[in-house]
Amino acid sequence: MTAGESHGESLLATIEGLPAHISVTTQEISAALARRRLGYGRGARMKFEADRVRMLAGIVHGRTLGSPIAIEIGNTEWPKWETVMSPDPVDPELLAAQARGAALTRPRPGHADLVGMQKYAHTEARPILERASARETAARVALGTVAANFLRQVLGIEIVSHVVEFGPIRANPPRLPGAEDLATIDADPVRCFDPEASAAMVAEIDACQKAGDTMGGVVEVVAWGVPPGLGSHIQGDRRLDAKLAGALMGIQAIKGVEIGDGFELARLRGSQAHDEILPTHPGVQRASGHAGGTEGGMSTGEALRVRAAMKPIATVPRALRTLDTATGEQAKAHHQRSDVTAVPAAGVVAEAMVALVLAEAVLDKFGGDSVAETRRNAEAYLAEIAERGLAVTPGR
Ligand SMILES: Cc1cc2nc3c(=O)[nH]c(=O)nc-3n(C[C@H](O)[C@H](O)[C@H](O)COP(=O)(O)O)c2cc1C
Ligand SMILES: C=C(O[C@@H]1CC(C(=O)O)=C[C@@H](OP(=O)(O)O)[C@H]1O)C(=O)O
Repeated sequence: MTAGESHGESLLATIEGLPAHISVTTQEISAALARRRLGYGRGARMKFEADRVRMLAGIVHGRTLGSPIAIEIGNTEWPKWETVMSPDPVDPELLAAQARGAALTRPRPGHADLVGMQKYAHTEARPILERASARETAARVALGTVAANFLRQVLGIEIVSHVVEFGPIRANPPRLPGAEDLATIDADPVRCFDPEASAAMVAEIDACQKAGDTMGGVVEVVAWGVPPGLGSHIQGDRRLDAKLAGALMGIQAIKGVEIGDGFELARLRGSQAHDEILPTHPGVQRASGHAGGTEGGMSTGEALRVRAAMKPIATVPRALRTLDTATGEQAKAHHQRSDVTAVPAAGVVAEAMVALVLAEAVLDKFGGDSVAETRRNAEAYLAEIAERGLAVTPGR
């Protein structure tokens, strides 16, 4: 659960149900939030605004207590917005005197502005865009950091994201990236694991910015070390792939999700599409990774691979046609500033969402009120699979 507005004093993030003894520090969460601000094509706001992390509950001396966790992400820009976003009523003259108080009555196509004004009975878009804004994803990344630490500490699970498409450009990475590649990916201006494609992507963003336009793209998240059997085939809403799709689609501007080769699988014959199962004496391995590490709504123990497609940023500088809700006349959508693209940031957010889904699935399967208890349960389960000669060695 998150709360908070884009230009509010703070974002708040809470999570309940994580066990005791997950180690996590303010510094780690701040570092994760800094990764989310990276990426070529982000707007000016990323440079002058800073996230101020405070762990408010559920964590003492760098370890979770097993109680609800609450994290605050203070916004250093708050003093500039204190009047416009004041929770208590303010003098209308003071409000009017602030340029930022100007009514936003020209809703942006592609953003939540118009439908939010209709649904929540507002005469301008400010009360909608404040919450629709993807600044909220900082709160998810904070919670995702705790979940990722839990997964690492319990099962050695590592989660990596990279940009695989940017507008018309496709990356051709040499292999699936692992945790050891994350520093290289983060150092790339567009978080791409293919230097040649990265250069083309940067040039494309430059061209797009020059043209007063915006861009989307596709990110891929890979999770290593996921045991077989998370999720279930027995009910639609217990399927791991369904949970992943829902969580990724819940990120602002994500319009498509693929598990493994996703839509491409629909174009292939079964003999080409499915991952053959090979004996490893003892154990099993899939000969390929088209399925993306799930079969029957359960993790297979192979690398988990999901993709999320982000639509172009809605605040297009070369503003699109809209209606001025104050006059009923045709107008140009409001635009002050925006990102040209935020696909690299969306990858970091997608990592967090995958971590949260996997943490829930791990606890669903193994339970445990402490990291050690969850680990013990997971190890006993994996040992039993190994005894039956069915341990998985990931193929790629
Ligand atoms: C990390 C990130 C940054 C974003 N930055 C902007 C932005 O600067 N301007 C904008 O109009 N939309 C931006 N968006 C997209 C909007 O939040 C999104 O288009 C809006 O919420 C409506 O999307 P929806 O139709 O998926 O709900 C961003 C999204 C993400 C994930
Ligand atoms: C602040 C963040 O992203 C913002 C997300 C966003 C949107 O409409 O989603 C619009 C932009 O804000 P503004 O309209 O005030 O320039 C982005 O900067 C962030 O990610 O921390």
